[in-house]
Amino acid sequence: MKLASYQMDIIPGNPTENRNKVKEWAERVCKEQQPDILVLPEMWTTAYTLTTLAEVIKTDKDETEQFLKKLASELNVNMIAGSVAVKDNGGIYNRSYILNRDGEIIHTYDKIHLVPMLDEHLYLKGGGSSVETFELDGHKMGVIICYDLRFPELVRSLALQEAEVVFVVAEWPMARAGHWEILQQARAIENQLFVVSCNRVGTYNEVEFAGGSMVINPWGDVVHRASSTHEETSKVSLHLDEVQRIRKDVPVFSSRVPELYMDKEGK
Ligand SMILES: NC(=O)CCC(=O)C(=O)O
Repeated sequence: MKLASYQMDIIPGNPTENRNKVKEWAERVCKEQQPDILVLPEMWTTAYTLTTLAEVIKTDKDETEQFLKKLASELNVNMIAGSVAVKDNGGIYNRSYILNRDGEIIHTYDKIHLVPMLDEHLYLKGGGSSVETFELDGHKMGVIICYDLRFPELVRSLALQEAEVVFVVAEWPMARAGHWEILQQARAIENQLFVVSCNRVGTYNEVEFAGGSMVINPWGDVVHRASSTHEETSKVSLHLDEVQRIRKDVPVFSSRVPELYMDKEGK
């Protein structure tokens, strides 16, 4: 399975320009490489323009959805379309869209864990829907958004639903870059799956972002790490049969005793 992930800088508060940028990138990379899946970072239409978000995205949900559907179907490519701020049900959600090659939105995920350090809860609503996998080209996968990476139960839930790959779309800051790599390795090792992350680069509001988009295999090896400073396209092939091989060699899942350490409902 061939991936191309776009570690981009984001133009603050300008969905139209960011869509143009993504279109140009996607067309170029699909022509050069014919990937199976394109990956984008968190909040790629607006960046973290939280205080003006409500105004900036007033009419943006339909435009972004139509844009993504057209792009995926025209390029015949699956998309982990990062996340975008969308107005829905009277609130603003940080929503990830997954599209198949026919341009159909087959899955959405609203970021569950809002970031206290960014006062996200003042501007966004946390997702309340159940955590589920989706399937692309016959393989089960999951997506989480940035701060979600700190919550091992979330990725474990996706792994128990047989996810072979978990995508992390992010705007992770340089200030905590050390956590970024270790947390991804931990999630990959403990769940014996691929972790593929797409972070942004650049600076907004005096926050420098860490880049360093990664692919980590189910053994926990970093098989690809992008630069921490530049826009970059990560082009990587995943050999998904490694998941079952490693789960057989170190059979963590059959060693679990969840009734002894999960909560009283066994979750
Ligand atoms: N956009 C984010 O969720 C940032 C998360 C973060 O800064 C952290 O977990 O640390």
